[in-house]
This record gives sequence, structure tokens and C-alpha cells, in this order.
Amino acid sequence: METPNKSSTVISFVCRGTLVHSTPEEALQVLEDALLGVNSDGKIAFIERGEELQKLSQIFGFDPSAVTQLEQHEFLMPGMIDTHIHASQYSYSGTALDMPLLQWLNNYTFPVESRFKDLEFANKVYTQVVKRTLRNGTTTACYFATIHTDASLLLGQIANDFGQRALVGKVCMDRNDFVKHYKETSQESQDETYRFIKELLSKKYPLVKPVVTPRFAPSCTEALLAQLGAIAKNNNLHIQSHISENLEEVELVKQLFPKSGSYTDIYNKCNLLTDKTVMAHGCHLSDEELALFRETGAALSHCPNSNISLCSGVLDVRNVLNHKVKLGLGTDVAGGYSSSMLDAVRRALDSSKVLTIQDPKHKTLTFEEVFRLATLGGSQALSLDEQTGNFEVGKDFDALRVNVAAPGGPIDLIEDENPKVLLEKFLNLGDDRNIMEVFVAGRKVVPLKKP
Ligand SMILES: O=c1[nH]c(=O)c2nc[nH]c2[nH]1
Ligand SMILES: [Zn+2]
Repeated sequence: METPNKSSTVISFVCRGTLVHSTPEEALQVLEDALLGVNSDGKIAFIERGEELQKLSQIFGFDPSAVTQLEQHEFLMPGMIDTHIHASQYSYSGTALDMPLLQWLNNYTFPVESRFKDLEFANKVYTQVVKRTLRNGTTTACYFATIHTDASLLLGQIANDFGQRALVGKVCMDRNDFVKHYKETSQESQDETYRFIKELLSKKYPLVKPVVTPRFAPSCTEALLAQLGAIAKNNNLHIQSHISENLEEVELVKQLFPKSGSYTDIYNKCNLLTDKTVMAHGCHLSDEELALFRETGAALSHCPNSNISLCSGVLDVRNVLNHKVKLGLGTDVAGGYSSSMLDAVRRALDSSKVLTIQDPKHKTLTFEEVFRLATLGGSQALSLDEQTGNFEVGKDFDALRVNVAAPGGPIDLIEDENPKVLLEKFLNLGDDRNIMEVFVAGRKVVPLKKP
């Protein structure tokens, strides 16, 4: 046998068992009896076959008896990526779902969001939402906060403290006729966005970054949208907003921006469509608008629970994928009533089936495809796919250790099942009781640690 070269990499964790993940080519790749090693920077150092244990232990200098062996009904999967969630709406999740979007914003959302001036309230809500999403397997979240800079900074601090990877957006809005105290002037919005970005970046949190966040076109003047586009461009920042969620909103946008060719055109003219942009919903986008998304590299966040709960529309995900537009899944708490990405997976499958009921020629999404949207697709939508989204050497180790047969859990396994069946059961029937451990950048963050 050849003597393997010794590596200078320090290995902090090695796991042996079944890995399931996605690649651009394969919606579901199953690696049975695999060995995955994580280095001291939290990055994946190797993925090899179990039988290579002795050789790898010599190359990387780890003790083979220290390897974590997964049980028969366990597997490792990539952490899930929530590409659109309003941390500030978590307090009323599960309620207030009896109105369409614009009325829902005025009657429920804006009054609650205006309370985040109070940092004590913000601390309470933001701590709960970060803990809950982590326990549900969300290793990366793209958060909307509120217009309040200090509370938004606090959300960044809390995500960092609990070890969640996050994009955090201070919401910008200089138009609001209904709840008049919940808006900024254009100047305030611009100045506070600068302050938010500068202060958040100065913390040097390794996994938490700012995202420029115009709420949506009806809440912003064109001047503000253009200023925010310039800030994002000059500082190479992520951007998030909403687009084409319901038909009344699309009509309103036509009235407010009469000179624009389309909703997408407004954002594009203001430099808000880039390859670091993610727009929520897009249920009513035309094929021409999807082509503009593809051209600019902007992504969509599909939030099926919200789309159903607010009776907004049903996104044709197959059509979006056919246009080669990047797409991830979002919970859209609290328009979506569940903060769990497993719920987003199920609603995405249900929505696709509704489209097939309406048109039997529609090609229904498979569970494997939706699994990819919840993981790799989300990382691509957030332009974080060089760091996370699947198991590749060099990427950060963001992962869930899932036990499908967890004692006291929601799944009864009658017989031994193959890994593909175990994953399908977890996606359709599982919950946080099946998520034994969560890792972000190699650090175990669930079971939760007190920061
Ligand atoms: O689902 C949504 N939630 C919101 O808070 C929001 N704001 C604008 N458009 C929105 N859509
Ligand atoms: Zn939203």
C-alpha cells in the first residue's frame, strides 16, 4: 500500500453514515456509508467512502475511534435555507390570515412592526424566532426586520450569538398612507440604511451580513428605490424585496409608476435586480419579466404557505425553473403561518399538485426537486452557494443530523427503509423532534447553547 501524504489540515469532526444532498445535476444524491470530515475552520475537508477510514485517518491525523457513527435510521442532510422570513412578524404567526395582502399589511403588519422601536420587545421576538428556526433546521435565514436601525442591528447580534447564518435587512419605506407613523422620510431611510450597513459590518460577525431592503414598490418612492439601488451597487451588497405577489398589488404598482413597462422594470431601472437580489413571490410575473430576472441573475423566493394563506396566487415553479431563474423557498412568516422550512417544502409540493389538478399537462415537482430548492436552490438564490447548500469539499459544514425514528417523534417506521424513503418520510412527516443536531460552519448550534 502507498503511504498517503500527511495533510496539515486539522480535523475537528468526522462522521460516518448516510449523506443525502443535491447537486446541480442531481436533485437527490445519496451517499451510503460515507465519511465526512470537517476541519477546524468549519469547512468540509473530505467526503470519502467508509472503507477509506484507515487511510484517511493517517492522511488527516485523526483517531478512527473518535468518528461519529450515524445510526441506521439517521442521515446527514444540508441545512435548510429560508430565503424570505419576516423576523418582526413572528409574534403573530399562526393568526391574522383572513385578509388579502394590502389590507393585511395595513391592519396587522404595520401596527405590529411599529412596536420594534422598543428594543425590549424586539429582543424578545428576535430571540424566539432565531431559536425556533434553528431548531427547525434553518441554518441560513434571509430576514426582514423593521424600519428601526437599532432593533435590526439587534437581530444581527442575536443570529450571531446563536450561530445562525443570516442576511439581515433594515426595512426601508418612505410611503405609508394607512399607518402614518410607520414610515421614514427618504433621507432618513437612506441615512439609516448607511448606518445599519456600517454598524453591522463593523461587528465583523462571520456569518451575518446586511441586505438592502426596500419593502416593495408601493411602500417606496422611485427616488428612494434608486438611492437604495445605488447603495447596494456601490457596496456590493445583497438586495431583497417583494414582487408581484397579488393582483391588487400589481394594479396599484401600475397606478403608482405609470411610466414603467412592468413591475420588474421598476426595480431594474433602479439597479435593484442583480445577481445578489432575491425577490419574494413573483406569482404574477410575465415570461418577459422572468427573462429579465434570468438576464440580471436576480432570484425568486417561493413562499407557498403565504401565497395560499393570503390568497395571493400560485407560483408556477416549473415555469420559473424552465426560465433558468434562480429559486429558493421561503416561509414568509407571518403571511406564511409556519416558521418551519419543512412546511415550505410540503406547501411547495401541494401548490405544484394544485397546478397539475388545474392542468394535467403541468409537470408536477418531485420531492427530490423541492428538497433541492430548500437547500442548494436557496443557497444559489442568496448567492451563498460557494459557502453552503450542499456537501462539497471546501464549503462550510452546514448540516442537520436527522433521525427518522427518533423516540417520541412523529414518524413510525414499520420496517427498515432505504435512505430515499427515509428522506421522503422526514420531509412529509417530520418535525424538530427528528432533528437531533444542527451544525452551522462546523459549529453545533442545536441543541441550543445559551449565548
Ligand atoms: O408577504 C408579504 N409580507 C410583507 O410584509 C410584505 N410587505 C410588502 N409585501 C409583503 N408581502
Ligand atoms: Zn414577505
